[in-house]
Amino acid sequence: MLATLSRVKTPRWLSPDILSGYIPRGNELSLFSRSSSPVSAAWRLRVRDVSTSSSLCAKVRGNQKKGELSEKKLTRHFVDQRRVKLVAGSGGKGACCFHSEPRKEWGGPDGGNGGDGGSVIIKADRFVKSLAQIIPIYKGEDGQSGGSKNCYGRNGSPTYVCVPLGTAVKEEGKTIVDLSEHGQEYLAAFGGAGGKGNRFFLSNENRAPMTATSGMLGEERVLQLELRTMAHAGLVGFPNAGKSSLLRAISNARPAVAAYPFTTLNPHVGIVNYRDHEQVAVADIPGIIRGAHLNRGLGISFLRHIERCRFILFVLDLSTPEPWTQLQHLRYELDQYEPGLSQRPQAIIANKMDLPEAQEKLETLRSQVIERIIPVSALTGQNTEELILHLRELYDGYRQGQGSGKGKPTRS
Ligand SMILES: Nc1nc2c(ncn2[C@@H]2O[C@H](COP(=O)(O)OP(=O)(O)OP(=O)(O)O)[C@@H](O)[C@H]2O)c(=O)[nH]1
Ligand SMILES: [Mg+2]
Repeated sequence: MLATLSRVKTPRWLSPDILSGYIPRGNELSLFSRSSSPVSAAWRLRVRDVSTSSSLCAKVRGNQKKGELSEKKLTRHFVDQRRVKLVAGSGGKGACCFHSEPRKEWGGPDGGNGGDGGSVIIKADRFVKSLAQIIPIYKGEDGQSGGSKNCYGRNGSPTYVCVPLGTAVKEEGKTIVDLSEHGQEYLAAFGGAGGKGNRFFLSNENRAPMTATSGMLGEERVLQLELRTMAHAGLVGFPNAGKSSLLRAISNARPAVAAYPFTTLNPHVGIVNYRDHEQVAVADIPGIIRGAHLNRGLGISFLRHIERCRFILFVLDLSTPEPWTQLQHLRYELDQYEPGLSQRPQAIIANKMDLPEAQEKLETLRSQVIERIIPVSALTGQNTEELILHLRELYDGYRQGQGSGKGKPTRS
């Protein structure tokens, strides 16, 4: 039967020697005798191969049953920092040869130049969401060598490293470029120039040059890529304050909510849609605790995700005994990360107003803090409209200040 199969024109993976690797000894007949033609048998084999009960397949089946990715799994997929080595392609060699044909033996030098090496370009792509797919080394394509008859070698094609919007490219700690717009490119490593063929060296003094140069090496660089979430507003608060619940209540985002601290491990961005089609992006980041700048809790390195935010929404938990001290600690930690960060335009949100003792605490909070406080309940949705309207006021104020009307968050 395998001999019959080999007569049929089939792809390489169906060739008998490959098939024999798949079929346990003694099973050949039973497997093939059920099929009407060898090709359909082979197809059945292929289907069996990808769908039966290996442990790998079981894993795949298990994953299909699961719904959304858990927060823990998402963390594995979300990478916001990467070190990457970029090596551009080298130039191709120039050729050294002479034209020769019947009755024209000494036709002169005709070695073509080598092609240029392909450069490595870092490109912002709005469809890329994290730096997880970035590999440690990118190598550009080498240029082709020149050929006889004055043929030039082909240039190496550029290699693109696609990164999410909001990626800062750094070299030795210094920011070189901030890729914040879709399609924005940074030519990170130049490809080497192609070598010259001996035709290039033809002159009146030297009618038969034997010189041809080799191509130059491509540029080599080690860069750090750092992703900072792009959002207009950032939710900042202690763990369990209800930041993720609030983002769920006001936007289309669906971050995980749970009654234990540090549920959120990665930033989530939600979009608040207004009737006039204006959109405000709000980022939910992991909770901050007192001493976070000393690396307590999850530390404050993830505050880089609110560095770009135009305004900060402090979320206070009114179920705690002294919510106003939370505000002081949050501001202190923000300033430890970047002096003046806590002074950005802001709103103070008193969350969990549905709890019985919250009203009393709100009065005390108002006496302690001079800024406007917006009482809300993320759980019941109570007064979230005021927050959404205030968010719009902040946004409009920012746009007027910008004057450009672009409304795109950029690094200050
Ligand atoms: N009663 C009440 N509970 C709330 C409210 N908002 C959030 N919660 C609860 O508080 C707990 C924590 O909510 P999260 O939204 O996960 O809090 P978080 O600030 O995102 O927490 P981390 O991600 O750990 O920093 C959950 O059990 C929520 O159901 C609220 O307005 N009222
Ligand atoms: Mg959360």
